[in-house]
Amino acid sequence: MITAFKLLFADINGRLMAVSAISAITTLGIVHSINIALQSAYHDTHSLYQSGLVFSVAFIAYFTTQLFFQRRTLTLTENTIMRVRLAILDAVRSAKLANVEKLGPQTILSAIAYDANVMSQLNRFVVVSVGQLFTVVAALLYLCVVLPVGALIASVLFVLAALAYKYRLSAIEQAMADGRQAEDGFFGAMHSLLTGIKENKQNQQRSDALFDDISEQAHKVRDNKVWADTRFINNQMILMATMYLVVAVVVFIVPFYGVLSPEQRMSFVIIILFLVSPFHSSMELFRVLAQLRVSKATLDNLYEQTQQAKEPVAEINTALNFTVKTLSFEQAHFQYDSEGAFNIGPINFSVNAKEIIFISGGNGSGKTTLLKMLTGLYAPTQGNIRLDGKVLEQAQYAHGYRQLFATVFADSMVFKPFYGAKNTDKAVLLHWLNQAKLADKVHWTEQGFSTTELSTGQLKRLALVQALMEDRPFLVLDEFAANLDPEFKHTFYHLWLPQLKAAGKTVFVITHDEPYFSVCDKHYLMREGQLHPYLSSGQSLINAM
Ligand SMILES: Nc1ncnc2c1ncn2[C@@H]1O[C@H](COP(=O)(O)OP(=O)(O)OP(=O)(O)O)[C@@H](O)[C@H]1O
Repeated sequence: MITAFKLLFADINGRLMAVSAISAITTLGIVHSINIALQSAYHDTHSLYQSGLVFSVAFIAYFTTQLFFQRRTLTLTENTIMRVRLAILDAVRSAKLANVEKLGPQTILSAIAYDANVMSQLNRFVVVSVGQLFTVVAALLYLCVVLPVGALIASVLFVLAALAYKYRLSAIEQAMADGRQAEDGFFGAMHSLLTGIKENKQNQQRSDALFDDISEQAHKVRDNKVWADTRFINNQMILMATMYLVVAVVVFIVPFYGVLSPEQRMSFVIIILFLVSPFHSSMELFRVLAQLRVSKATLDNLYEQTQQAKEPVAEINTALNFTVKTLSFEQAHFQYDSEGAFNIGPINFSVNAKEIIFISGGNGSGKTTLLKMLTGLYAPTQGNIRLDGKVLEQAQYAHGYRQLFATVFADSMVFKPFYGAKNTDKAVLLHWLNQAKLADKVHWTEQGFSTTELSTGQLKRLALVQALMEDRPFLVLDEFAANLDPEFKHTFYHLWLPQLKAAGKTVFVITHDEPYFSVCDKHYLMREGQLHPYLSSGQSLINAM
């Protein structure tokens, strides 16, 4: 799977590399003209003019190509971070819900926040380092012409430096991978701190212990990175020191032996000093590539997992008929994806349009799991769902069947902007806000709801308004009434549900509100993953659990 890699290099094209090579060659013009000018005889105006001209042309060419190159790599960096982020999030939203739930938010957050950033920075480094590599090669060729023995010495230095970098590379990469793994731990613990901020503030011991965990992961990240980078810095220092020592030998010792002329020594020193920075940058490539491999592996792994879990979507328009008459489950099962995990089924039931269906049952009996299967968020692992007698196909879930449902789950999200519903009818919205007794708190605006900063019960009511605005034939409410005050609870069961039924909706409600059980048309009881008819005569919920 090379998708992240492809994304990374999508913009590094031949033109950019060509500009990089031209830029490298122009630096030679600068070095050459300086070299000639410095060695010109006193008052040799012709030579000075000529080298001055070469210098001017090379100077303009160098800065023009550098300007293009730097700007392009800047765009490249931002393009990479944007593309990697969008590709991962798009893959996540297209993956099956159960797989996304299994991945957990911290894995996705750390990839988006850390790896996408590393990739984009490295991307820039790679381009710059490759440019510097061109410069090194060009300068060595120049040195070859001016002083072959100097070119040989510099080449040997370069090869030795490269070998030093390769030495212990696998140990360094392992440390980087450990650091990256600690990064996941850090994001996981950070997620717990932020989502449980109330609970942490309320219990100092828990807060301290959790912070210790965060701190331990942060230390692991730092220690591994420092260890790995120190190895690279050591190599850099040895390389730099060797280059300066070679210069010192040529400047201070070689003259005693008279093997090189002053001009040759000057050429050698100028070129070696000129090479220090490109040498340094091109050696960075090893560090960059080691980091790149670690982040690429993480991103590819995440991308592959989400791609493998991609929901099948039919090419043809599977938008199903909104006037469904019957919905039935036939020997349907669902099992979470791990050994010994909870499973429900076989589930068999049939409901007609415009019915109100209640589902009751104890905690953990599988009610929410059933609703997720009912709404197509989880496809049955065995058995079928039939609409008007026709078996649903896998590819019909995502863009077809699921779109028949509007839902309010226990942890439902209310979106402040009207995403995907730009033409929201203001009058209809006001009607439902009034019915939900929210009209004085929440207003219609061009952008969406004026606020979502509400109490738990108010937010539940707003979630119902949001679901009703979607105007789907099936409405699914998971313990909707649990947070409602007695007055609104009464309104919900005795006014809203009959109104919704009259408006043609089929409504599924998970409820434990015994006083209102008579309101429904069908009532089921969930127990240990099995769905039974609820026997109203004397069957209390407590007995059923
Ligand atoms: N994402 C998940 N992965 C694995 N197992 C899960 C997952 N979500 C729920 N379960 C398991 O499925 C079982 C049923 O959970 P479910 O949420 O469907 O119960 P419920 O009847 O809605 O309970 P409650 O009344 O407490 O909301 C539980 O034992 C739970 O551990």
